[in-house]
Amino acid sequence: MSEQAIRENMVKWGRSLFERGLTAGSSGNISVRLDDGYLMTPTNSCLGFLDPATLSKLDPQGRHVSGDAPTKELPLHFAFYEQRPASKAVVHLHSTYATALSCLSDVDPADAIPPITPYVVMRAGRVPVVPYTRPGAAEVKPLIAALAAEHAAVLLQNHGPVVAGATLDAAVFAIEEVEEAAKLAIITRGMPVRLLDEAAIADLDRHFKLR
Ligand SMILES: O=C(O)[C@@H](O)C(=O)COP(=O)(O)O
Ligand SMILES: [Zn+2]
Repeated sequence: MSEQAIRENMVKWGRSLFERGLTAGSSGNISVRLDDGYLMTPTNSCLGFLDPATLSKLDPQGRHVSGDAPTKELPLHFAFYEQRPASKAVVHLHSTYATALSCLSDVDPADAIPPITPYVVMRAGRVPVVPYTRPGAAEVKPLIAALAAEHAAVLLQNHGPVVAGATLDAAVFAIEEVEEAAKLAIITRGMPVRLLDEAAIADLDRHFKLR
């Protein structure tokens, strides 16, 4: 895919996520790893109204080279890229149900989304909760780095989901599934839910390796 096509794909997905209410205002950010650096959404931009020409471009060392100033969440994105060489895109949203789960004090911080359906296991795997840090703080980087080699998706405590994928399309599909699974988890809370058992999860892990 040419860089121009990648820019247009970022704009397309940003608009789609925003129009479906998966992140509001200027929340959320998207990045894609290129052969010669990275494209990032600009800080304080609305995902619904991105411009391919003003996306931030960074060099391979993370230095801003063109476009508007990048998202303040660079440490978040680079933590995934450094730990997951096969990941080519990272998406962070403030989607309602995944964010709601990230605020609950009784979720398992090692595995916040119960395996109710196979799709979340296939697309996102086990989703841990990263302890709270201020948005944009560098302190988030080592916290995610400790998890990212094993986890393509995390919930930032009291903040929202972040997901890495082999392509931007894959990262978007995975974060949409995290949101859907979080929604199921919340609406079935307190009900006698039948979870997938360990054998079923291991079978999915073998068949659908995440990058
Ligand atoms: O929650 C925040 O402030 C950030 O994590 C965010 O979602 C948007 O930040 P920018 O990408 O810097 O606009
Ligand atoms: Zn955020």
